[in-house]
Amino acid sequence: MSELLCIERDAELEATQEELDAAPMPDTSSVSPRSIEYLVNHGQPQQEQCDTICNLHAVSSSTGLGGMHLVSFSVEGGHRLPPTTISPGDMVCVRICDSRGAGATSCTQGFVHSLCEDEGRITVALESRYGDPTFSKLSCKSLRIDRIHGLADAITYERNCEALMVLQKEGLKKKNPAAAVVATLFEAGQDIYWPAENNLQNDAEEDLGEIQLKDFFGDSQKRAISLGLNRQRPVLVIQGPPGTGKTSVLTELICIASRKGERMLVTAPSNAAVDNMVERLADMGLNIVRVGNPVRMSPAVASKSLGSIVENRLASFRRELARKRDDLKNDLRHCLKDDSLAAGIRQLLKQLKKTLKRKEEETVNEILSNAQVVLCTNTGAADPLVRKLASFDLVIIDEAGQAIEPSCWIPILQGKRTILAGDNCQLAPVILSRRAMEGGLGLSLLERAARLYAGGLSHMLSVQYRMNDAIASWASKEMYGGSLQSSPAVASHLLVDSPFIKATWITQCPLLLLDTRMPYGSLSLGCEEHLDLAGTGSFYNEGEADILVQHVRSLIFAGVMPMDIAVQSPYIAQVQLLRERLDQIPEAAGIRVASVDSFQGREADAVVISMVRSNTLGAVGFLGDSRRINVAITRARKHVAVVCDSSTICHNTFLARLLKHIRLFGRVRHAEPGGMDGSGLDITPLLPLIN
Ligand SMILES: Nc1ncnc2c1ncn2[C@@H]1O[C@H](COP(=O)(O)OP(=O)(O)OP(=O)(O)O)[C@@H](O)[C@H]1O
Repeated sequence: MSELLCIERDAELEATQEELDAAPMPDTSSVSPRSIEYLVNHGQPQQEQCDTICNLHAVSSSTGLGGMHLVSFSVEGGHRLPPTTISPGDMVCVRICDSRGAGATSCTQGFVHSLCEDEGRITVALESRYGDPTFSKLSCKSLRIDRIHGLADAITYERNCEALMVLQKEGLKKKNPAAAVVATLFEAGQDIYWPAENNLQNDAEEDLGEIQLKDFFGDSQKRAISLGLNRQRPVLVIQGPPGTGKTSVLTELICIASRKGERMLVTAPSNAAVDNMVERLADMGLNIVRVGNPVRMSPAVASKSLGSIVENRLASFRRELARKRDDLKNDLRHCLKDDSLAAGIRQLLKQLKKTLKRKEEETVNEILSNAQVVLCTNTGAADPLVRKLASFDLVIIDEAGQAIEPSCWIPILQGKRTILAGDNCQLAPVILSRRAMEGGLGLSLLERAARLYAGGLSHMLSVQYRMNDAIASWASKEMYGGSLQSSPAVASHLLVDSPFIKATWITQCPLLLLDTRMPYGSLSLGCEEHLDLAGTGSFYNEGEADILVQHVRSLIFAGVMPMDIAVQSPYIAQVQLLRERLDQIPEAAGIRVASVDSFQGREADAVVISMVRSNTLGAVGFLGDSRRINVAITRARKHVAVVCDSSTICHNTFLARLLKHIRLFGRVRHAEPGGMDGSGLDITPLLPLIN
């Protein structure tokens, strides 16, 4: 597997280099219209990711916390930043190149510190020490910034390889806390000498004694919690389609396990998924600590971050130390330069620094050792601060279907038991190399473990508590072989059920297709796809954006709260356009606008999706990825509206079946972009009720 990691890393580095060499960015002032073939050929997944920003120049440099070398870049000509998936915390390469983005000559690695779209500015913390002449090397040059994908990031790659080495050398040794987990996951149960603890067939639930599981949970969820609490069971896999309560089950399990005195390490492949879990645990009264780079965390979880807890604990100590330091510096000013007293004061100043450092280390150690739950990403678990802690009683990996196996071994090797939770039919790990994929790197540990012992390690949740059944039945049929059932509590819930929401045909409609293709075959005016001119390879569609905004206005007008609405598109250029349009509507403040990938794990009452693609060749790009569309549709609780050109979308059979399902179980409207007064689209807020 180390070899596969190496192949994948090389493929990623090569892909980045190829993009640099072969895809010069167009000069926006001289863009000629693209042929449809060009649009189709450039609609490939990697180019649709918006991982690059061109035409930048360095504008300032400063020193940030901990001596970070921060360099700010602006888009030439004072333009706004183009749509991008690059976000704070991402590893990036800053390259010097020509004005078309090609011919990179040198490269400096760093991570994004901040992005200010309005000011057209991106600030990068460069991996250079204070005083390096990096800024002067970059100034007056045309620059581009490329995001470095997971494995190509050297630290991630090394951490994954290191975990595999430890697994190979120490995996089955008795001193390894995770030996039973390793034995189980490699089916080595018969060869090792503690069969009692490693009873692979142990399907027993934990006797919970006094503890009562909340009535809120269904029987299958309760069983998952009890199985997860069984200390004799080295591995449990909790699988479940969207909305079946995997994250809710894990949250309850963590609460009970910590009441029973267990220490846990909880991880996920992405920062967004870890933060989702932190948010759910935040109000449970547990002692939890989020470890990781603060710029990669959502502001909502900042108070639980290690850095912020340490700051709070040390605030008065720091103040006291600062006062002492100021006094000493004051005394120093009154001494002669070579005075022996001055030397003594300098010595004391040095000692103060050391004292602070020692105190910081002690505090970090104390906080982490006393934490009931430590949360971080899979690779974040390789942080020496986490690794030097005593082994955990339980390791839990959420969204495990999205992680490559090596990254899961980083946390797993630090605990006595492991729970993997996720869904193989939602987003998968991103693997660029075909060889690595064929070699098995694309197979997540979740998927592999679920197949072991004839499925004996796995517990399946199959009742969903999120979606109206018209939405869930599509996912059930298409992705889960018809096995997903809807809880009666949600099966027929609609937007209109809320007492504050008016009864319109939209609020009574769980599934809606807003089709930009007219019944007689022509496309609504302005609803063609366009390749993003910023050269990111992403697509946008202004007509669809207009229609989507009109629909959102109708929802708000009917009384749906903006925070209960989520707007999604698989294309980041469209996400950017939609953000701009919705920003202009004060009543829409609070609506979540996100790419499909970044919304996995979340939910909203009403979801509106813009599919974007509209071309005569029927090219659908990465819309054809059934897992991505599964995630997009299943975020909705009561209402999904899909805005698309049915003629293009139907070229893909999977998408064609989705539209057919909407036709059968929802409603179809032919839609045209119009003014904000809702002209073309027949959805004014005062529409009659449906019978
Ligand atoms: N037993 C239950 N009764 C009622 N509501 C529930 C129950 N279990 C979960 N829910 C609710 O169902 C919704 C989905 O739960 P959750 O997010 O935990 O599912 P999930 O399996 O993690 O979903 P996804 O895989 O799509 O992220 C949440 O609103 C949650 O509060």
